[in-house]
Amino acid sequence: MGMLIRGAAVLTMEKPESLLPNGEIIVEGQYITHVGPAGSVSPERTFDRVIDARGMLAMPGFVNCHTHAAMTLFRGYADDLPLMQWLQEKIWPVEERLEPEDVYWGTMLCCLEMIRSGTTTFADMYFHMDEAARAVEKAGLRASLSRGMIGLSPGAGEALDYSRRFIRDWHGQAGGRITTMLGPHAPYTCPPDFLHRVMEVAADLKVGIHIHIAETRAEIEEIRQKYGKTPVVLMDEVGLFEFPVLAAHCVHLDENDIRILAEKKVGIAHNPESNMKLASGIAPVTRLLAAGALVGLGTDGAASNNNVDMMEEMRSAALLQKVATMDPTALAAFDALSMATANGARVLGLHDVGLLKPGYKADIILINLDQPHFYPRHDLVAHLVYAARSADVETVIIDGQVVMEKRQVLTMDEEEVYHEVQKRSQRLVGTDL
Ligand SMILES: CSC[C@H]1O[C@@H](n2cnc3c(O)ncnc32)[C@H](O)[C@@H]1O
Ligand SMILES: [Zn+2]
Repeated sequence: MGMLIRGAAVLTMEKPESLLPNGEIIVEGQYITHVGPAGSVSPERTFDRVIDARGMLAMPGFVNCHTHAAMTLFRGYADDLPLMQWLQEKIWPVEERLEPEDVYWGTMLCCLEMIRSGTTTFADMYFHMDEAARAVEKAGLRASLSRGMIGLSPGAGEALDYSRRFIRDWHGQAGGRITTMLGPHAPYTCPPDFLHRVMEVAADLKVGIHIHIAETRAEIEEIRQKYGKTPVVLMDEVGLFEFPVLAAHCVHLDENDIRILAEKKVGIAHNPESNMKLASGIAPVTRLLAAGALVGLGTDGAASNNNVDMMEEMRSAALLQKVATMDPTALAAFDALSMATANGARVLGLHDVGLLKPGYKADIILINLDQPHFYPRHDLVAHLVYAARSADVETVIIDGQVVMEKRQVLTMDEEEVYHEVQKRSQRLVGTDL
């Protein structure tokens, strides 16, 4: 019989003008089966559940295209450093101490924070991914998971074996909510011979590849000195872009790099807040979009952001492009919102996610509009990007299941998550606040 959501303003995200002031949405199983104006559903029809969403806005949940979920464990541990110093002196030493259960609880905390801020799908690259997958299954999110691999490390072969087994075990699990990718970390940690081994597995298992590319000037310089080309050209020549690729960052690009990324349909995860905090630079998003590249939005890990709030990220993305180009029309509100929803889903290769439309997965968030910062109601899209806060998200539905209702997360015990994370992060980084 399904679920009816009625009375909400409905932003389908198909076009800027596709806003129903008073809409009706039917969810059956995992899917949306109807979206229409008030009165479009027969009054005779009965439902298992009716959600009265008057005063709310219904829209697709956010898609976070790049994070390291369990890095919530290291939030606030190492701040105000450049990327390489941050990684080499602070993060990699403490990651050596990670136990599988740490990743479970760190990922649970990230899932909790994501649900409470309206994210319904995310792409993750980290270690101990069986535990990350268990957390995603329990929390109820949709995720594309990859075991991160440092090709230069002595454990690279083992990491690739783990990835192969992980993909076989988890791809399509949790009712299809979990998909998988291969996760070679970056061109500066994964040389071409290792990437060739990764591509063999990608071809065999028919999965995509999640990698950091062109994040800092230091990376551009290191790759130029070693190979005499840019990271994007190197990855293209290695053959990586013959596979579906999710490329995080893409900050330092020349015109040729932009052309390659657009032509090869590389999915780009733009992470403006992490790029600002690590002072990595400003990605040329407006030029990428003008060239026809596919760009979504990510937060990166909570140790370099320091949260996983996609509403904040969307606002930062829009403001940053305006100031970088000195053009207030750059990355207009609807384009920023598309990056955070429909285009993010395309970046992850999820073709039935990111729109409120029959046949799409029922990943829906309800935002409480009865608040001072949503008045006057000139333009709801602008309000969502420039005025909304994550605490305005009232209800979250993922894959047809209500996972948060009236700001109560239903899939986990919040206190237990806080307790476990506090205990484990103290052991890992040795601080007790
Ligand atoms: C091999 S698992 C992922 C690996 O990436 C590290 N990491 C986190 N944030 C970034 C970033 O912005 N650039 C490069 N690498 C990053 C994380 O700590 C893990 O070691
Ligand atoms: Zn990252």
